[in-house]
Amino acid sequence: MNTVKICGLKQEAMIETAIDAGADHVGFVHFPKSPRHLELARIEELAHFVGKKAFSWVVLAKPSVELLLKIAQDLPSVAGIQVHGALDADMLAQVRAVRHDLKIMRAYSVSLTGDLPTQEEMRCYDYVLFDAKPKADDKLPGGNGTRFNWEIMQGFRAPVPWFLAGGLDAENVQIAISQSGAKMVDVSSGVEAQPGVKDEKKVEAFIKAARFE
Ligand SMILES: O=C(O)c1ccccc1N[C@@H]1O[C@H](COP(=O)(O)O)[C@@H](O)[C@H]1O
Repeated sequence: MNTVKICGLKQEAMIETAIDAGADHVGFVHFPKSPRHLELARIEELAHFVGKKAFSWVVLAKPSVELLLKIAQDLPSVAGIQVHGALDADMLAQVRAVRHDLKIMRAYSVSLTGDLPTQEEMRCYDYVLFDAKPKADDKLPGGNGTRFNWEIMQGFRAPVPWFLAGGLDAENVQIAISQSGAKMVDVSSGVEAQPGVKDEKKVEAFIKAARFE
């Protein structure tokens, strides 16, 4: 069964819908420019609500080390941090020293095979994720509903689990899986009625389509 992550959730009811439909991972965005932005205290509340029923991620873009450490210290219910943008080894070591069980997922923006990281680089993280490169006028580093050429992932091997993301929806996710070879998929915009507002039927349809093998 493919693994599914539903990102940009904001309310308990929609989290319940996603988990009941089979979502294994859920994500909460902390990035003020995003229509999915939540304050850290609310993210802890939602991650606590999720509990062991799914894996809870906080999604960040170019975070400071202070923000990473705050999450590691103050958000015990969160299981992982998804970072769009570079992270240096020292930052990672500081976070892991505070909470060794907190998983780190590095999100890469890709469009060509040459954008894919090396095996050695990926080994620094617990998970990696591949999303499309934002366009020049996009305000967000991810969550733009933009897809990339999934065929660049053909034959791709990673030393850690990897998610395919970027512009997925219920209609295209099976094609994306077969073209990329992904076993783990992540969606945000493609299950929304409008930016920041998830649609229950789209969430359920995506999970059903993504899990089908
Ligand atoms: O969703 C956001 O607002 C966001 C903000 C900052 C960084 C990442 C963000 N979203 C992540 O981008 C990918 C792809 O999303 P989409 O399906 O193309 O909308 C996903 O991991 C989102 O969590």
